[in-house]
Amino acid sequence: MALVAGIDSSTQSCKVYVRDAESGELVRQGRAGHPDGTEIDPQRWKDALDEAVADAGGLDDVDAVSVGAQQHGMVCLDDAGAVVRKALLWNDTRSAQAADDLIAELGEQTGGDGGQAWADAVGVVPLASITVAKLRWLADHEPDNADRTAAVCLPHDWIGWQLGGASGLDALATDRGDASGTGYFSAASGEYRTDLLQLGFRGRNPMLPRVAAPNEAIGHTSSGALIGPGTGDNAAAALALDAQPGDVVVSVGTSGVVSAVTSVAAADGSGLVAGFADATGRQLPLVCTLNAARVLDATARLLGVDHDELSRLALSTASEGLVLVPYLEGERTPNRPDASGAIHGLRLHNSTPGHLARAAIEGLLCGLADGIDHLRAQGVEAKRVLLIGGGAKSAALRELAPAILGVPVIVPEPGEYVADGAARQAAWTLAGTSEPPTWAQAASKTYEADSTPAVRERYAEVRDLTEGTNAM
Ligand SMILES: Nc1ncnc2c1ncn2[C@@H]1O[C@H](COP(=O)(O)OP(=O)(O)O)[C@@H](O)[C@H]1O
Ligand SMILES: O=C(CO)[C@@H](O)[C@H](O)COP(=O)(O)O
Repeated sequence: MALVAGIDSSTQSCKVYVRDAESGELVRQGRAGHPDGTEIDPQRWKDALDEAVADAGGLDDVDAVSVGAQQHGMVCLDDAGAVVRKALLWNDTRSAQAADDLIAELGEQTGGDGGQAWADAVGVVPLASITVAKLRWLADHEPDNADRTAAVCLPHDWIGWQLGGASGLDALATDRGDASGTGYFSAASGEYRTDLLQLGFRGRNPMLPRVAAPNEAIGHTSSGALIGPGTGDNAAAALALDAQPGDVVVSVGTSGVVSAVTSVAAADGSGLVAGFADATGRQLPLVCTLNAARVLDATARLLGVDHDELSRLALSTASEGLVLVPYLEGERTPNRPDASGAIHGLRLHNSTPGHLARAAIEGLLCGLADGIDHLRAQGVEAKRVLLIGGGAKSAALRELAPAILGVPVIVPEPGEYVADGAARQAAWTLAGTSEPPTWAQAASKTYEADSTPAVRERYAEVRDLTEGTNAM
């Protein structure tokens, strides 16, 4: 029996899933935590990977492996392949001004709307999260580190390179899915835009990973397993779920993500929808928020309860005017990097733990419902939601989701869908076929409810009061 492994190096942890290459049956698994923070020495990812691999019983008997990882993180390497500084992660907002500057500069160059010019060029409008804005921040704030940067890559590129022995910068590889989140690669054309890389990095032209085909091997591990091209975590999840037209994948992890697999690339000049690529050669228009599962963590902490009790409190309390806007880490969609969270509508009758628990879950879901609206505005069909991520373990989130999202919500059994997507890609690389192998889908439960537009209307009023609030 041939075995494949999928790795998910996400914001909070590293997971390794080993599956049967043909049937997709789970054989074993392992995990390890990542340190907190929005900048991190990539070596910590490697340490966690080694721990997770050991926890999964090793990879020596595995025939192919692929890496899915958090998108956008800026990993700068010098000409000897050493890391120049800590990686700046997708949720690090110090590059917010740099992103605004890049939009203005391309607007001036093209004599039009800068946001639309970026969207037309690469499908993505710079935000603090996008790699090109992080490079501009580096050029402006740490020019010596910028000068030492011989190559720039993403978290999954770096981890895949490490697995293959890190034998020189020429061996760096990526895929369209993750490259499309950089701001200097177009998902529509499949080409790098080195002119935009240089605009971001103030004229510097570091080496970029070569872009491998969706099932192309990029090397071998020390034990001889093929290494698949890997991809960004959201493209990996879509591959695991085999998302089809009409399906919207909603992930409640550290980030809140709303995405869909399509044939047409998005070019949204407002920047609400990012025009990313998927892991199979198609497109992955995507909306991402900075605040998702950790809103539930924070509310549980505030109330001094665990996740099960938070859920119980929320489900045993009616929605009675209390609104929680969950911008605890600033926000990316809408683009309010300096915003803070807010609680609005307190009355004597709703000043209870249950009302706060319910408001937190509703606020989180309302932000995701806005994301579905943004995708629809780009022509994406949204007939049902596939709900995944650590936050989907919350019974209250699952129960309240269909009423607020306004469509049936399918919840696949709890699992690690990014690691599974990476494993399916590894099996595809091993098989060398034109299509990925067909694996049985996980069992799922469907949640349906009448929609509750009043909750969204109240949320929208309060959301817009937070504009301009400053967390500093
Ligand atoms: N039962 C639960 N209810 C709500 N949130 C949960 C539950 N179990 C785990 N989580 C949260 O899910 C998050 C981790 O989800 P995950 O999708 O693995 O995140 P990431 O991929 O960003 O690292 C953590 O913030 C964790 O506290
Ligand atoms: O920035 C994005 C997508 O654009 C995030 O989705 C990151 O890819 C992090 O993912 P998680 O660690 O929350 O899964």
